[in-house]
Amino acid sequence: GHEFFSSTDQTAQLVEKKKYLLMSFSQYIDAEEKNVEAMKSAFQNLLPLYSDPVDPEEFTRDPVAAYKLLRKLRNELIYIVKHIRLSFYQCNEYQYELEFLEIPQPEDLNGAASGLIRLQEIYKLYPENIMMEMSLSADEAYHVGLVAYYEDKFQHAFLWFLYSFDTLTEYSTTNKKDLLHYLSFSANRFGSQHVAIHFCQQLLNLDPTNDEVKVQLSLYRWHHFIRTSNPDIFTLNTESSKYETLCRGEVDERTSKRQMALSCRYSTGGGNPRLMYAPVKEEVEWDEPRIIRYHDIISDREIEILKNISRPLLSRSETIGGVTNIRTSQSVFLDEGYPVVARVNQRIADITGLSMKSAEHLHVQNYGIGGKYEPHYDELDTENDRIATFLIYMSDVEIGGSTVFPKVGVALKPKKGSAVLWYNLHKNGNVDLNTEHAGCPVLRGNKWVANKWIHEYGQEFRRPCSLSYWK
Ligand SMILES: O=C(O)CCC(=O)C(=O)O
Ligand SMILES: [Fe+2]
Repeated sequence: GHEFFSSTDQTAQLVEKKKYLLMSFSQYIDAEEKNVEAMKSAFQNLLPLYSDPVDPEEFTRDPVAAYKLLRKLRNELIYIVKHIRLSFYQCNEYQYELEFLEIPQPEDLNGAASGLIRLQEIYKLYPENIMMEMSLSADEAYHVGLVAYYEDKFQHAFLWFLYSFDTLTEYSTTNKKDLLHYLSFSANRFGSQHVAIHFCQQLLNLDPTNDEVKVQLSLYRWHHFIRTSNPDIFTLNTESSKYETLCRGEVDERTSKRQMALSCRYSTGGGNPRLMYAPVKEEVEWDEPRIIRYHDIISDREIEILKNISRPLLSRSETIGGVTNIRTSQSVFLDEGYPVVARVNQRIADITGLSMKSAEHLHVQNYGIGGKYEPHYDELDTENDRIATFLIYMSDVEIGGSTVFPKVGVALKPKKGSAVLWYNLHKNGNVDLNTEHAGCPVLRGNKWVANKWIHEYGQEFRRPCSLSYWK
């Protein structure tokens, strides 16, 4: 079926679909009302008050009368059958519409909650920090807590359960006992025994005769007694990997100095006539591996057209392992049957000076809730490998969503209309290990990108290979 959490655009589209469905809902109510009116008056017409013979048996003794009666009955029966129609609901396109309606499934809600938790982990956020513009209700927070709990993320689970507990109202469907149970369980699993004991004790106060809780409590006391470490479940650990640091935009000083020393210029792609009159603005983002940013290489209008073509075609992006949590986005490969795609491909050829003959189709991609693509290489380890990646940013991203290279410490911020280019392979054909990169989780905004993966075949005279081990 259809997936919603892995593309924020799909989630947004759903609002339109609901509006549309609501409109037809109201149309069908009107139609149904007219139908009932029609049936009522047909019924009135047929009321056999005066028209039927009082004694049909007597009546049909006369063959002419019998004939007339038969005719009349036939007409009336057809009339009745015609008017006792199936209701509109059962017989026309409404059914069809409902049949093809894509309803978000529990997996979608779990995927979305999982996205929130991922954001918290990478960006080190408490529940209060991630609810910047909008708060979750106690029931919603309980759901997020459960998803975290079953992903073994006990600290986040605990913090969400605690938030849920604090915001419970008389309208909440989440019950206090379940919450206390999960609060003590997650504290225990995290290793904070005194906190586990505290909530377990509260649970016992609510439910004093529950023997299971009594056993649980004594177990926690025993754990507390034998444990040496007692981590603080209320404070998030702020240690982080290079990938996370880069995603948060904390670039170290050495990196930023080196990045500043790099240059910016106008390029005509080595004298390409199509670029002579409109040279492309080129900026060197990094030297090794060489990463070049090209500004304003696609217009907002072209971007809108690409998005509109892609929307109905998007499906969950895969990696070598199929659909996994490594990559939460939806995407589609677009061929040159679309004029805009042909135009963009030509522009990439002009800018890079590389042949597009063996390149893959343009790959348009939209990220989901907390959507990301964990560190990876684009290279496929095949003959005619992906020599270079041309990555077009089709949107700005308010917070998060940078493309980062953890091995060298570079973070590229999406800038709508710009693109970045790097070579995945050295000139001798070996993979450049420093090109490992990732798409950071999107914390705020909708991220759209388009990749053009350029392959080796056809580049023999454009990017000559080298026999040197080093290049
Ligand atoms: O979205 C990004 O920033 C990176 C995308 C990427 O690495 C890929 O699609 O291979
Ligand atoms: Fe990639």
